[in-house]
Amino acid sequence: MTSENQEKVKALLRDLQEQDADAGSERGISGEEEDDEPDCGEDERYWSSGQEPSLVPDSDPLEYAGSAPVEPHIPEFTVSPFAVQKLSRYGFNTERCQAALRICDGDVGASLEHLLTQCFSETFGERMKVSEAVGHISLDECVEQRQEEAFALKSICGEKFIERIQNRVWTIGLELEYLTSKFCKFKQRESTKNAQETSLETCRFYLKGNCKFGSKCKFKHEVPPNQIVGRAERSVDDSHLNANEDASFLYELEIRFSKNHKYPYQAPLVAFYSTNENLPLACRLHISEFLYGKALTFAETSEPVVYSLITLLEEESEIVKLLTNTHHKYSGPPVNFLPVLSGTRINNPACHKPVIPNNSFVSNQIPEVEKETEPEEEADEDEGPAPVRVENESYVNLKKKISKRYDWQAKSVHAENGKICKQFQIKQSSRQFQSTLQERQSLPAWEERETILKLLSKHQVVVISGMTGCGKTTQIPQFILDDSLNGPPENVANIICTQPRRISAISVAERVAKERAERVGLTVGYQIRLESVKSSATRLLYCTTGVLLRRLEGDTALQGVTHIIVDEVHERTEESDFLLLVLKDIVLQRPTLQVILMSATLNAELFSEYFNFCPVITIPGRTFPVDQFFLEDAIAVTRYVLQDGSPYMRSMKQISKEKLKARRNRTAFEEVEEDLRLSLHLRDQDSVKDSVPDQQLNFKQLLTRYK
Ligand SMILES: Nc1ncnc2c1ncn2[C@@H]1O[C@H](COP(=O)(O)OP(=O)(O)OP(=O)(O)O)[C@@H](O)[C@H]1O
Repeated sequence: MTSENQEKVKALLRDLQEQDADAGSERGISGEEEDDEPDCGEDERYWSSGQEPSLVPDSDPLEYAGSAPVEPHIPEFTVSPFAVQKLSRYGFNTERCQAALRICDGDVGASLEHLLTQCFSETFGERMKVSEAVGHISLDECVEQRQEEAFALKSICGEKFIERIQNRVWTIGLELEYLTSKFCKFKQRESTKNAQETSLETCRFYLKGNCKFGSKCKFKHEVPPNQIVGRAERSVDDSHLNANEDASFLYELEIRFSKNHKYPYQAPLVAFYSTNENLPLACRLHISEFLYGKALTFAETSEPVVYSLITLLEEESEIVKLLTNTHHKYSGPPVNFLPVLSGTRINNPACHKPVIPNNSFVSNQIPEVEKETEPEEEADEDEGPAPVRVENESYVNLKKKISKRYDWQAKSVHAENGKICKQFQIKQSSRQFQSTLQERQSLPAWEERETILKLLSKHQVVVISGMTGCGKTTQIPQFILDDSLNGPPENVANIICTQPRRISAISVAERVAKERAERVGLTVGYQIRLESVKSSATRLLYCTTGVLLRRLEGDTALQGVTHIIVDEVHERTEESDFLLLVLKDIVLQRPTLQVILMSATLNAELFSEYFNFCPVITIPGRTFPVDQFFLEDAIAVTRYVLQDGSPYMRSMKQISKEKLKARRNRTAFEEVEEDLRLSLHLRDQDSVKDSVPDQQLNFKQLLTRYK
């Protein structure tokens, strides 16, 4: 945001505050204002937490928080309604938002991170812990990679991607039409209902939020209780504040990195933010949780987290499933939540900045500032009933939850497989598919299709060798996939085919997708570092060897994968050799995993030997009839004769040597024939000088003179 715009925003906020100060006493509720999070500045310091919201954009955040008090008296801490509303748009219950804001001293960003960490740790528990290996990665390396990714995202998403705080907060605007249409019907119904129910005495402009008459208005300035219900727990209609929201995004994906965060090796905090008031709060949190779970997996498998999350959010089928559950612990009021007494604001300067754990995993989720209040609460014990602390779920429960989650995932994969099989049956009869099929059938690999499938049904590891261009890379994975798609949905293959180079992974995926008459990213996708074009429907993934190795670090058994195809093994790169070493172990652990090694004819036996003399299939290359043409013949056809003294003439010495050599092997008849042939090309040559006697002329010259 430019400084000019900042000034405008500040002026607008001041105006709104003044209006609310006038109207506040009449309404009996605190004026609720809303503004977008500032684009720049150190975190959300624009969100003042004082009783009277005041703008302190230029002051030190610590200063405004009270470390160097401007006023000698620190007023009683009350949370800003803006901040509460902002947080509630992520799906959190207002009471929880208020409590978090008190704990974090009114800092919206820190409160959000606190709430998210608390919420996610209940579902993901141990998975949120940073592994030792990641802990040793240098921060500079992470920051560098993050900057590279930010740059890439900027070029992919354009203005939708905003780096709100450098290396700390990224937001990506989303156009999720399916969500808007799903929840706008509800909105229309509700607004019609509300219109009917609105008493005539209630000021319509007040309900819209822009009554110019304020306290002098002759209509009632009260929100009817029936209008509050079902409006995402908001105490006042603030649609007037959303006047410009049509222009901005209704949905945002927010990515937050804590200080010293090890992204891309560690999953960032992920939040789904929406200004669509009809989208239930619980759904927002379910979406955030789902995305965070995926982020954990992507970070483990070194997939580009942010890009993959954007792709996931655009997948209607994935997200719609989450909308059925309209209950979430954190979108509801806290049960036995620790009462945060007014005046428990911590005035210790050292504690003013909320301590957000670096590891994103906190066992009991009480930040240090909150822990320090414990003695105070203990002291109060005698005076009232002791608050019951909500314990986190046991590890056993957590495990049960995770296994349920896997069951759910397995079910969704099964459902997806059914869809893919059906689509494949339909697609097979399409003209485009049929025309490419003919082309594919002309490749030598096609002739070995049955043999390959038969061998794969009997052996876990197979080596396939063939000349370049015979169709190994493009056809063999398709043979396996097509064969499985013709069977039951539970047997649909999930193939990973490694490529030694990024460019080949992309181009082969694009080619195969084209052959299957679909766009890349559906059944066929690719993944390279920082770029992934795939979806939940992807069953054939071309990736670089490095990407697979990275995945193996977190997923040693390659769960869900049925076939690993290692292409161009004969190149013997360090990565592919290492992959073979790892695969040799995995095939023992996972007898259902099939490994196919593809190589040029070179060294095929060597790989077979390495995998206990597994079978080798050799695909013959294509042969074409060859005609030989020599340069001399081509020159003769053109009838071009070199001029005497041309720099392109072969030296006489060389000619005579060659001639002598050739003549030694020729018969007299051949010599005459040769001379006659050459003489035909001398037609256009200059005539032989008359002054030269016949004795000095050779046969050709004599022919020229007397022809
Ligand atoms: N991107 C592409 N565009 C057009 N045709 C392609 C493309 N990729 C492959 N082909 C066609 O498909 C045929 C098979 O290619 P494929 O890459 O499967 O062969 P290969 O045996 O794996 O060769 P190599 O070992 O060199 O990778 C090629 O002969 C070529 O005609």
